[in-house]
Amino acid sequence: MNSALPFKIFVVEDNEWYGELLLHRLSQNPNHSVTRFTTARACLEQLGEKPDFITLDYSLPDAKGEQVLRQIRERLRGTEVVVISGQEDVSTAVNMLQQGAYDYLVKDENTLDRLWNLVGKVEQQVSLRRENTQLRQQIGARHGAGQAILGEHASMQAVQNLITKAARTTITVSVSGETGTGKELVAKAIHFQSSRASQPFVAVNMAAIPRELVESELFGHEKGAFTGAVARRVGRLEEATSGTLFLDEIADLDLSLQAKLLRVLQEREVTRVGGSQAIPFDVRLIVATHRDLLTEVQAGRFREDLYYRLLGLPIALPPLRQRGADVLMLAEVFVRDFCQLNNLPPRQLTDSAREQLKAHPFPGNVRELKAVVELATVLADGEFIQGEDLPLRPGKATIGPGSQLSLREQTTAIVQNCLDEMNGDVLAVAARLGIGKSTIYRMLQQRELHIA
Ligand SMILES: Nc1ncnc2c1ncn2[C@@H]1O[C@H](COP(=O)(O)OP(=O)(O)OP(=O)(O)O)[C@@H](O)[C@H]1O
Repeated sequence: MNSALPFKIFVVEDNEWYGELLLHRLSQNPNHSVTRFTTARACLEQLGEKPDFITLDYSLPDAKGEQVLRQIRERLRGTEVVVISGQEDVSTAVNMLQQGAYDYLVKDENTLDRLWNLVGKVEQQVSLRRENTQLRQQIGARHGAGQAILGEHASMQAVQNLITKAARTTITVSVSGETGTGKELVAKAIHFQSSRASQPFVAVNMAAIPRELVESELFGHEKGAFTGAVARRVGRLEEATSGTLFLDEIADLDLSLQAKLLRVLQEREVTRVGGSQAIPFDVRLIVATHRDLLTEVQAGRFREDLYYRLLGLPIALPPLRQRGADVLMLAEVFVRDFCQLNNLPPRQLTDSAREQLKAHPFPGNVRELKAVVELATVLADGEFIQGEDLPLRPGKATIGPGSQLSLREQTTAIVQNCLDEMNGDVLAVAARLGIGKSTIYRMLQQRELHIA
């Protein structure tokens, strides 16, 4: 193994002679660190050391193989266990494999060679896993996975405080706030400050997936489970195992799927669509919504039991217009970062630009502010960004105070115009108008909008 860490092996064998033989053979690789135990209890007491591989004698003086394997499986996910038995008994072998043993070997003259091969294979897997983890950490650091949440206002300081507390445990977190207030950023901050930082962060937006595909997206499916299921697909829950699953726009999950999600979360096991095997998973869950979930519960659109299951530690993000001087601080940071990223000379906000930013209500919150000041930075002639460089009024002139259309119709018309102009590019439209992509997907789903 090319990683600097040794490959830890536990040999659990009560027979003195055979135990020494295994110890001797497995220690021939200098990268192996082998420890021998003669009882189940002694081995179980040391599981905190997280061995990579265990050879387990089926008949120990103080326990049977099944009992020991069960306890190992409950406590360690990544450790492979090979059971070694004195007798050839097919039903025991099948049982052990079903319980998650890596292999079952009968003691004969070939056992040591076969074990040596198995250890080699597992060692390779562990090495790949470690490399993968290192790469993830590097990518995370490079792409701002732990991107700072800026905010000096007391309400944002309180949010930072809750993020730090949430990151210390695996408590479920429910983030609420208007579109563009930074809900996903909060979820990422919790993940990257937690002990799961090197594991996957998987985000799923409930509003962005067609209703009929949500179940298979979350839980996966087996080949042939439905028309179009041409291959097995691992669901997002399984994908996030050991890491964090971020379910955005959770209020958009329909009622039948809410029931399924609740069951899966309670049982901590998931069964793929069309499958029969329950697969255990271990995820930290973070959910987000721009709606008031309690109102959704009262209106009968969200299950009360799921609401309480998901509430966990609630974090409410205030709208940008309630964050006082943070608007200007954020604007300055966004301008500075944008200039640096694009190799532009530094640009300054003039007093007129600052006054306009302070007065604007920012319905699209931080996302809108970012889009507005970045565009203004591009449009500005020279070093200063003037008030008139800020594109603060979206939409067309026909839509406005004199219009006969309702507010909702005007909003739809603005978004539709923009979608047409940008050839149906939802992300570009969301950035241009400073509204959430989820809002646009929802409007498309409800057929208020269409893509030409
Ligand atoms: N406090 C903050 N500091 C720095 N950047 C922020 C902050 N809050 C939000 N942003 C930036 O604003 C943009 C929108 O944030 P994010 O996607 O997390 O919002 P959201 O609430 O999840 O949106 P939606 O409701 O559409 O799902 C992102 O580019 C994010 O990096």
